[in-house]
Amino acid sequence: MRSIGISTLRRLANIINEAIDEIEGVYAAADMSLPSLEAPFDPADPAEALLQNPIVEGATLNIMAAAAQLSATVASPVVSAFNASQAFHISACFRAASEINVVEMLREAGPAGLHAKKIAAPSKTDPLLLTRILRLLATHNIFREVTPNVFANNRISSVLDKGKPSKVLFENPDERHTGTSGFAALVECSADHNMKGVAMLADTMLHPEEGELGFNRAYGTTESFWDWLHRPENVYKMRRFYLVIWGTAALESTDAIHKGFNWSDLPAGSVLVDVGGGTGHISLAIAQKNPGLRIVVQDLEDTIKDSKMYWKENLPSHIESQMVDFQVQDFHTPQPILNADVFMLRYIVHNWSDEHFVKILRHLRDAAQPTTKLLVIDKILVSAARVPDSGEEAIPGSARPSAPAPLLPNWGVGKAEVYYVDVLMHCIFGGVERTLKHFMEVFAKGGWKLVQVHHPEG
Ligand SMILES: C[S@@+](CC[C@H](N)C(=O)[O-])C[C@H]1O[C@@H](n2cnc3c(N)ncnc32)[C@H](O)[C@@H]1O
Repeated sequence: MRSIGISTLRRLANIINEAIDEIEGVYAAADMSLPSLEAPFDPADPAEALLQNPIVEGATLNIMAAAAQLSATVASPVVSAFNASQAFHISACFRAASEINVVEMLREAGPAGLHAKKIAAPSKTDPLLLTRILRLLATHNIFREVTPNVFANNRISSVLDKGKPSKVLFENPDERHTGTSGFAALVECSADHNMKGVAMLADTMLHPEEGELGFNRAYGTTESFWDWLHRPENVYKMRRFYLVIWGTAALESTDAIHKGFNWSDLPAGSVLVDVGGGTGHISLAIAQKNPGLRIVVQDLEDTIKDSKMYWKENLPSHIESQMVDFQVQDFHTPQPILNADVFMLRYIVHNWSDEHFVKILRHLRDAAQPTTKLLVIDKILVSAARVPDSGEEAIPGSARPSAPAPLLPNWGVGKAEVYYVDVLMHCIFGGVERTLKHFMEVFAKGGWKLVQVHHPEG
């Protein structure tokens, strides 16, 4: 198709206008205003909660997808391609700002902001360079340049706030992330080892070395990411990384786990094995609503210690009634629980190549009873084409809505996270985010059959 006609632009604009009408309608009915981009994010503001309203969520997704597609349609392709190739600058600048606690200093300064000379002083960094970093970010709606060289937080920059006085952060640099939601840690990990590993993508594709990932090329090591992370000199990085896993997991609603599987159908005393369960926060949420279930949380040694502490703090009654066990268990080795009713794998398998995933599945299959169910909780990747992968539509529950034309059917950048993580998984772990068809193929090789899919709402 060489030309699209002006109507495509109008249709994209109409999608945006209709979405704005919907958002305005929901906010007007609640007698509230949409949070401003200029002001810091306030999680306690009821107007924030309204953003989770399904109508507002759907409209927001359409705006994100349509605005990006509209801009990609009309902008010079040279400008679009150049900007896409420069996106690493945003990551690098965002990490630099986070590492020198700019967000917390700007929280303390308030809406009037702070001059770059004052922001740079506690970290003894170059104020001119800092100005250039913050200006690049402000140009992408992250921070606000109030007057030349004076910066303030805005809605986006403020989500990196670690919630501590900046003085405390500078005095205890190793503890900067301790006790935080893990979001600043996520940004710093993303623009640190993740970005460096992904930067080697083309090099490792074009000049492959046996067993070498982008991460290995970047750090000049043959170790796995996990072994490298556990090196004594990487203690800070390791704690930061686990904070990302636990912190972001805690932020995710546990609602979907209650809706996606009929836990109440399991008779009292049924056994749920949370394989690679981490802190076990999901099996804990299941146990809270289904106290008759016996839970086994399995993970590596260090993590099982965290898991025991997490349950002690959050559901001690289950420990006292001996309805939960904690097991150090490597899922690459034979599974010792032979009477499981459900094996649950949540956010595990995308870390692993098909070869490893099949081995994990085989160990579970060998330990399973004929009635044992396998519950895999992970993202399902869809293609960016409007045609479903053949075979997918036959699985109950697998159908998913597509974005209205002329939007990309997968909502394009509105739902880009899974595609970022897919490439990241390859470069750091040799893992992959799978399409449903890919899942079906690997399950079959591992001795399991996919019978039902559940997509969470939204
Ligand atoms: C992304 S986390 C997911 C944790 C948890 N399932 C959740 O949903 O929050 C991956 C987990 O796999 C664990 N893990 C990694 N390699 C493992 C292995 N070989 N055996 C058991 N657990 C492992 C990690 O320690 C971590 O807890």
